[in-house]
This record gives sequence, C-alpha cells and structure tokens, in this order.
Amino acid sequence: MKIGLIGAGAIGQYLLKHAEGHSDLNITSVFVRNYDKYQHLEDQFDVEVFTDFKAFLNAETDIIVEAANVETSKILLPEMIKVKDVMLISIGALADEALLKAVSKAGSKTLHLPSGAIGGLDLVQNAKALGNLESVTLTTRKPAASLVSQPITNETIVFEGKAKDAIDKFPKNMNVSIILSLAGLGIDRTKVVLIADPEASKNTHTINVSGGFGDAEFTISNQPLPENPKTSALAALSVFAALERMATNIKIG
Ligand SMILES: NC(=O)C1=CN([C@@H]2O[C@H](COP(=O)(O)OP(=O)(O)OC[C@H]3O[C@@H](n4cnc5c(N)ncnc54)[C@H](OP(=O)(O)O)[C@@H]3O)[C@@H](O)[C@H]2O)C=CC1
Ligand SMILES: O=C([O-])CC(=O)C(=O)O
Repeated sequence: MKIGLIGAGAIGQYLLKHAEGHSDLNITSVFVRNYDKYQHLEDQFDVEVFTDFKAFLNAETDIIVEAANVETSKILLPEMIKVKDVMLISIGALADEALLKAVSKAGSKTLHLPSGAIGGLDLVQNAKALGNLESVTLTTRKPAASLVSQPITNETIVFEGKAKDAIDKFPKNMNVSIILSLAGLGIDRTKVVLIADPEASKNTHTINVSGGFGDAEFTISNQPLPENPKTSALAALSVFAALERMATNIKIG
C-alpha cells in the first residue's frame, strides 16, 4: 500500500520510522508546509516531500494519512476525499457538522477514523444499536503542562461540558471526545470532563457508558509520545494498526 502522509510531527515521524522496511505499508510522499524544516526526511527515508498540495494529491498513492491538526484537516479533507481514501487522526475536524455532512456524501472514497488514544468504540457502537445507549461521559486527565500555560499546584478541572465545546477549546487534546461522539451519542450529548494534573505523567481517559444494554467503564492510561507529550503513543499505534488491518479479510468487532 502506497501512503501519502500529511504532517511529520510526533505521529508522522512515528509512522515513518515504523513503516520503514514494513512489507505492506510504504510511505512514499509527505506533505508539509515548510520544505526546509522537513527536507531531511528525503535523506532519512525513501519519500518525496511536497509543499504543493495539488502535486501531493496527484502523486501515486492508495491512501492519504492525515497527522497534522484539526484546522488543516478541515481545509484539506473535502478536496482529498473526492479523489483518495483518507485516514484522519485529527478527528476533531468532524465536529464541524457541515464538513461531516459533506464527507458523508462524498462518493466512492472511504474515510477511515482510527480509535486514536482511546478504545471501546466497538462496544459504544454496539450499545447504540436499537437505541440502547443513553449516556456517554469521557473524563480525561493529562499532565498540567499539556493543558495550561502557567504552572499549577493542584489538579484543576479546565473544562466540563459537551464534546462540541471541548474540541473548540482544546483542539490538540480533545480529538478523542469527537471519535467517541461519532461512535455514540453525538457532539451535543457526549459529556466531557478535562483535568489538568500537575502530578500526572500519563494521558488517562476514562469512558463511562450506560443504557438499555447495561453499563461499561474503561480507563486507558497512555504513555505520551516524547516528541509531543499531548499526544499518546496509542494514537500513533492506532493509525499503524488500522492501516495493517485494511489488508486483512477477517474483520474483528
Ligand atoms: N484522535 C486521537 O485520539 C488523537 C489525535 N491527535 C491529533 O493528531 C494530530 C497530529 O498529532 P501530533 O503528531 O502529535 O502533532 P505535532 O504537532 O507533533 O505534528 C503536527 C505536524 O503537522 C504539520 N502541519 C501543521 N500544519 C500543517 C499544514 N497546514 N500542512 C501540512 N502540515 C502541517 C506540522 O508541521 P510544522 O512543523 O510546520 O508545524 C507537524 O509536522 C493533531 O491534530 C493531534 O491533536 C493526537 C492524539 C490523539
Ligand atoms: O493523545 C491523547 O491522549 C488525546 C489527544 O491528544 C486528543 O484526543 O487530541
């Protein structure tokens, strides 16, 4: 599979490193906004670095993997999905309901949404069937420096409310709230609590769901990626694993 990658930060570089020598996953092109900053990737990996988006789209690839940010995804997704399958990790872009509607109607191309830094989305989707899901809450606890600019001494709730507003205020930390919303009750009915914790070293997400099916609670304690501690290693793994699963004919979940 030939892959075009957008962004070469913590997740992008993780993918580049781990796809090197992989039998099926071949990252051949990388789109960035600053050639000089990322030119070194052409020496390090067997890739072409693009800053011209049209040329990047026209390069021979089977899928585009986005690993940039929410704003960039909102701008580029409508054009990409017309011509290529896309895997999006800045899922917060889909809190824009007009964009979600537009891509839902986009024709023959597939938009892949990996589960990112959380899990349990199979259960949430199953529970939603036949109206069996009534309540979904995400409680996220991150090291304070990922959420607040000034040092704090006590743990502090920095946000409490709907997923829709969580991603607006914390676009680099709350993509998980939007994939959870898409799997479950939507951006208005998915509740979020976000805690800045000066003692935390991991990114911890607790998901509570309940309804006619029963109830469930999952906690995922994630190691952050050293290159960007706001981002959990599991998010990068989820892209990698979702790409690997595309080649298999046995689908789990
Ligand atoms: N769904 C989920 O569970 C999770 C999602 N995420 C999201 O994944 C995305 C990537 O995360 P991460 O790798 O940690 O982020 P980084 O900030 O480490 O890297 C972002 C990369 O995107 C590049 N970029 C920014 N703007 C553009 C643009 N307009 N065109 C092309 N490239 C651009 C940056 O380049 P430059 O150096 O020029 O800035 C950089 O290379 C983020 O949106 C993050 O919030 C993260 C964790 C979990
Ligand atoms: O990586 C994480 O733990 C979650 C995150 O940043 C996001 O959802 O945007």
